[in-house]
Amino acid sequence: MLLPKFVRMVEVGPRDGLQNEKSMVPTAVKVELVNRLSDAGLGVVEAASFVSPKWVPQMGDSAVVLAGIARKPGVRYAALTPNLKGLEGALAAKADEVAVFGAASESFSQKNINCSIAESLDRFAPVMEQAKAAGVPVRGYVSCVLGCPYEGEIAPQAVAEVAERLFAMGCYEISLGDTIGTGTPTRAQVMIAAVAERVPVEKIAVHFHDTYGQALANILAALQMGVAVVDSSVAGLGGCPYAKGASGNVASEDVLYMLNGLGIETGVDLDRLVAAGAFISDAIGRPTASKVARARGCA
Ligand SMILES: CC(C)(COP(=O)([O-])OP(=O)([O-])OC[C@H]1O[C@@H](n2cnc3c(N)ncnc32)[C@H](O)[C@@H]1OP(=O)([O-])[O-])[C@@H](O)C(=O)NCCC(=O)NCCSC(=O)C[C@@](C)(O)CC(=O)[O-]
Repeated sequence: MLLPKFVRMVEVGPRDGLQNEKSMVPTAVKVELVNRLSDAGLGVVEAASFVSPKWVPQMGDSAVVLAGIARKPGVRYAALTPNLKGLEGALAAKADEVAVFGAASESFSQKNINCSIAESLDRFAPVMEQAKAAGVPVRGYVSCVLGCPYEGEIAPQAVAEVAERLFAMGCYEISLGDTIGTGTPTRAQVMIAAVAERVPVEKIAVHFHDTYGQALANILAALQMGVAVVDSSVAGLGGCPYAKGASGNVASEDVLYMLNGLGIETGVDLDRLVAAGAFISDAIGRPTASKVARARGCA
């Protein structure tokens, strides 16, 4: 089995993980979480989201979070930016990188960002231009790559089309999101193969939610295809506000445990990561969704 020697883990817990939390998480807790995650050795922490606070109130303090964190040299603190207004906020708050987020499903695009796929790409174009002028790298997300809460299964070619457009616009990496976690390994490989015909595989990241318990298997299947960037969320926090039933992202602790077992380097310390997960689970008063954390005694 040919697997990458190093995997870059992209921690999305403070953003994807917390955006769906019903009760407002205090800003100080978010700041502490981000600091703990960077102390654990994660090189990219998605810490903020400059979206409409009417749509996602939980992310309304993103600028304050970015102002409050202890920036660790070498760590990139990332933020979502759906449009120019979002980019302006992210640049003012000194995000190290930003992300535009599109979808492979028309219905999801409408529900999530209030426009069609084509309109979203038009909106992203000036974001790309201005981010480039500011010297800030842009990541591109594609949601619903294996299923949509409104349309069901999504054709791999539809995913490849959007991924190619985002890459051609200048996104340095394309993260393929199984938003509702319905994917299984063979389907994931077929989808990744379709994308890899248009976007170099080293520019592809995977972003699995664990709704159906398939995330680790899907990640292993992606690693076998040459993918070496994996998004995850500490304590398995998460869910998308515009995808009913979407459970948390795959837990970072569980991904790291698997990667360690496969002999793949990440630079991330499992003990510290588990401690960060215990911290946030305690702070928001819900049990961790990480099996590794539970096996190590976390509630
Ligand atoms: C995209 C919009 C803004 C369009 O929303 P809209 O209503 O079509 O936008 P608009 O341009 O007509 O503006 C409406 C109001 O929002 C304000 N506004 C407009 N833009 C911003 C901004 N950037 N920051 C702050 N405020 C903003 C704007 O100023 C105005 O304010 P008003 O005049 O009514 O007071 C909206 O639909 C939105 O915010 N959606 C957020 C959706 C979201 O955050 N979803 C979760 C993240 S995606 C995800 O989780 C999936 C992912 C990435 O993890 C991968 C996966 O798992 O699939």
